[in-house]
Amino acid sequence: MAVRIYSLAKELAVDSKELVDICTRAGVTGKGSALASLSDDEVAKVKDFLSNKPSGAAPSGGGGGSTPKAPPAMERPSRPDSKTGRMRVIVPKKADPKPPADPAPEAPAETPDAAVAADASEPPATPAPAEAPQPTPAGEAAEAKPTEPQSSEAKPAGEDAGGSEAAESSTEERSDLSRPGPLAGMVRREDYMTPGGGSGRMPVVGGGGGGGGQGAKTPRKQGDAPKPRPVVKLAAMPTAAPAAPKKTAKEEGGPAQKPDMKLPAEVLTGGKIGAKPLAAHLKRAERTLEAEKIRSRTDETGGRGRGTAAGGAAARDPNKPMLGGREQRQLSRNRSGGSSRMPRRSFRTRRKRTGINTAAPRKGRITVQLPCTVKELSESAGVPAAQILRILMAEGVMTTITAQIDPELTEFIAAELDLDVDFAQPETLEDRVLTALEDREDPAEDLVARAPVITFLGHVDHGKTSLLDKLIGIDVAGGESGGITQHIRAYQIDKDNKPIAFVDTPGHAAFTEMRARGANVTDIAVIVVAADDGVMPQTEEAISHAKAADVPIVVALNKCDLPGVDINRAMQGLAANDLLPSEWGGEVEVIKTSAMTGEGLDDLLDTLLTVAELHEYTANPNRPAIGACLESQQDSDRGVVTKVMVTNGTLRVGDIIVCGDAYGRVKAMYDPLDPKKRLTEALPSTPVNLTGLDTAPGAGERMYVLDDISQAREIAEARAHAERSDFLGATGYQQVTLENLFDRLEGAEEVQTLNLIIRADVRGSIEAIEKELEKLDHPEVRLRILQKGVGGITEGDIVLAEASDAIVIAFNVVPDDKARARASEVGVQIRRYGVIYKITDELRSAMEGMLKPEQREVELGRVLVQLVFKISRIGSIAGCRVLQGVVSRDARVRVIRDNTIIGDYAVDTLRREKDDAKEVREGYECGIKLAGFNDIKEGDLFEAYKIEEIGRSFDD
Ligand SMILES: Nc1nc2c(ncn2[C@@H]2O[C@H](COP(=O)(O)OP(=O)(O)OP(=O)(O)O)[C@@H](O)[C@H]2O)c(=O)[nH]1
Repeated sequence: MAVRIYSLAKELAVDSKELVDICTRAGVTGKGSALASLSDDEVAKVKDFLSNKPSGAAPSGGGGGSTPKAPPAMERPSRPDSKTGRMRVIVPKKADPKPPADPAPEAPAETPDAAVAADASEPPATPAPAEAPQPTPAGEAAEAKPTEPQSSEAKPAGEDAGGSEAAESSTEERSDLSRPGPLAGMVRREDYMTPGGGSGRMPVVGGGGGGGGQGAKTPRKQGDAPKPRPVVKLAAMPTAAPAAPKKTAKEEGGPAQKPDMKLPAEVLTGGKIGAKPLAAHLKRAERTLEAEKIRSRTDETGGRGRGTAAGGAAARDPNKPMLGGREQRQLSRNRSGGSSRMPRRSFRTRRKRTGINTAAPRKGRITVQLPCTVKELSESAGVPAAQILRILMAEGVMTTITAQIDPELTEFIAAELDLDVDFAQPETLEDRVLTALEDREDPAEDLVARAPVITFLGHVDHGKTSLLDKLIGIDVAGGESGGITQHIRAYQIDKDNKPIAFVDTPGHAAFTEMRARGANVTDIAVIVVAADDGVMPQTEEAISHAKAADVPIVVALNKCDLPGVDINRAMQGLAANDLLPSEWGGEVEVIKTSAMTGEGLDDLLDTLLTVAELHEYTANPNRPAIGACLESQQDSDRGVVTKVMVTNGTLRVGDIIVCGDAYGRVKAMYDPLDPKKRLTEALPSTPVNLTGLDTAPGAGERMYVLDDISQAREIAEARAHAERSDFLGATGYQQVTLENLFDRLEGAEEVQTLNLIIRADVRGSIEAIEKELEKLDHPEVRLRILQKGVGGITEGDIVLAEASDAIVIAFNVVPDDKARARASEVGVQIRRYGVIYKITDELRSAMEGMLKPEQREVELGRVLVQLVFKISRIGSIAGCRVLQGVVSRDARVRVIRDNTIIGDYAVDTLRREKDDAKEVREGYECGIKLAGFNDIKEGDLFEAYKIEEIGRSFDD
């Protein structure tokens, strides 16, 4: 029976990486990874080799020292990190390294870790196929080695092996990561932490990737013979080892990054309806600065004292720059010691009346809590509230002492009072409750093993859904609209009594966001690559997501059943994306699969389970659940159905939950694989469809179980309120002010707006549609989403659409009867779709139709005036001959006399002999009367042309 090297290593109590090495030395070739299987014969061969091996040749972790080394004992120290619940800690205990008194010349003394690290950067023992490219990362790593030695390398071996604390410390722990082989993956959580204590990256399975990065940079001592040892064959880890020498982005092949986000031009110009024009802010800031400058100039000339004669004179100085009313008022106030409309005397009188000012002394910098009232500001600033009210009055703002003032106005008042202001946001209930839940530490004794969550990612149509269908024995792919996965799916299955949770993500580019979320709940990412297509743009994107999520990567090279597929090309694509296949001596398990024939599926499952076993994922079922919403939709029978992945704790029916801006009690839970199967509880890593939330939360929202329904309601409502404010701000629902009215009037001619109301089955679809619609950006036509929501179209939508000339987009939903009737009555268009790209295609055409057509002049011909007939009450008729081309009834003519254009007129009548003619061709005579021009002379030349309107597209 085939045995994995990793298992045999356990049995023989040796490091699995060493065993890989031993296999090579024992003549069992092609086993480059701890995940490789050994046949019975091969096992026997390896065991023979081990038993016959002289003691001096004992495996030594790459050090190859002459001292035989005890097999590393397994230590099971602390329990996994309860916060993440991700790791069960198993650390290969280091054999006490004795300082080699006389190191063998071919294996100079170096720290075991250094040796391992050096190994990791060496070329693989198993040569890559002839046509395969030289594995770039390894090559690069080898080149980079001598440049930036690590501090630990600088130490003499003896010192390092002296068993000092330092030798056991971070350097070694980090080096563990570079140690290839699955056991290297069993490191403490601290191993993944940066020195600063920040959360580090998850290790690559086997530690090959990131470790490779580190190891690759570890300098090898002069004279070190490169060891023909295969490197680990598991997923690449993002380079995050704390002490790793810094690489440039280029060396790293570019870090996985979110797409570059730039401020759109409309934000800067304020062109986007609803967006607060940044330009307006800038303008205002400029004006304030200008006013400040002038004020300080005035202060210099007139002294700091306000209301001095000099100041007053300065205010009337015609040489001073002209200011707007507001700034001018500010200035005059400053100079006259108060509002220009309020005589100084009145202050004195009032002061007398109020007696001693009991207000606190003025401060230079104040902090106010938001939202802030006039009274609160006066208390913080230590000025009478009346003074603030006067400032506001001078600006035309009539308000009361208890009225709330927005931050902008607060800043303005503070500036008027010569104060700097800081805003403090009050701690919200959400901050208090949910942060506490997130930060809660799980006691080590409560942690138990949980199913790994495996996400399928990859380019559209590469077979993610088909593979998953085959793995779990259902057919989802067949029923997909347009053949494209539009929703995230999650299932849990048992393989040999071991539970595995799967997440299938849509592959279409529009679902980038959802995919990112899919990767966020993921323990292991399976990148599905169709062998016939190879690595495509969305494959690269998926790889970035998986790397950004710091999860081990396994590649399923799918559609291998197709004839003539070029496996090598696909492998090259993977290697180019830092996923060097294990077959080529790399770290990534690439399993050749076919969702059609089922080829490789067992192998894929085995590999996934082995990877999961290596990581020992744990969670605490004895705590209130935390999870993530993968998807939610409005179901006509069951209300809001939310697909949730429980990431920690246990979720039970009756639990009070909050998820995004939704809250409620879990009414029922269903198995996603069998929507009729009710569940009473869901353990960690279990996906469930639950009902009971009041509204559909957004995909990717975190879900928490709370004790108190009123807290849940408060948090959800606060979030909904904030979201609504953002939405209103972003969609043009703003009060008409003079400023924005002018903006609108100015832009009215150039920019046309297509208003939309979007209704979809799930929130994720709305997000995806919005994302796609963002691409339909044109300076002359814009889309404005007036309303969006989950569920069927209601009468309210139609009323809004009617009032705003909007089109209603229905994605996988239908209008109710009232809405249908109203829509046909008032002529509102409801466009129904099942596939997102069809929405964008149609809207694009509609928007292109709204673009002003391009006008193009087409030359028709030239006509010579031979005779002019003047007819009373009709005017002049030119008797002409068409010299070239044609002249037509709908043409315009330019009248040319003495080589000068003297006018441009439309043809009024065109006659051929006595009949009206549509057009007269070259060589023929005709009579032409021009509209509005009678001063025609013999010898005039008419240049006939017409204007053609040509429809434009976004690509023009
Ligand atoms: N020959 C062959 N065809 C396959 C294989 N796997 C999937 N297909 C076909 O490829 C097409 C796309 O498969 P899907 O499973 O929908 O691909 P997907 O990656 O889930 O695509 P999205 O849902 O759009 O993300 C379907 O027509 C499948 O029948 C395979 O292994 N071999």
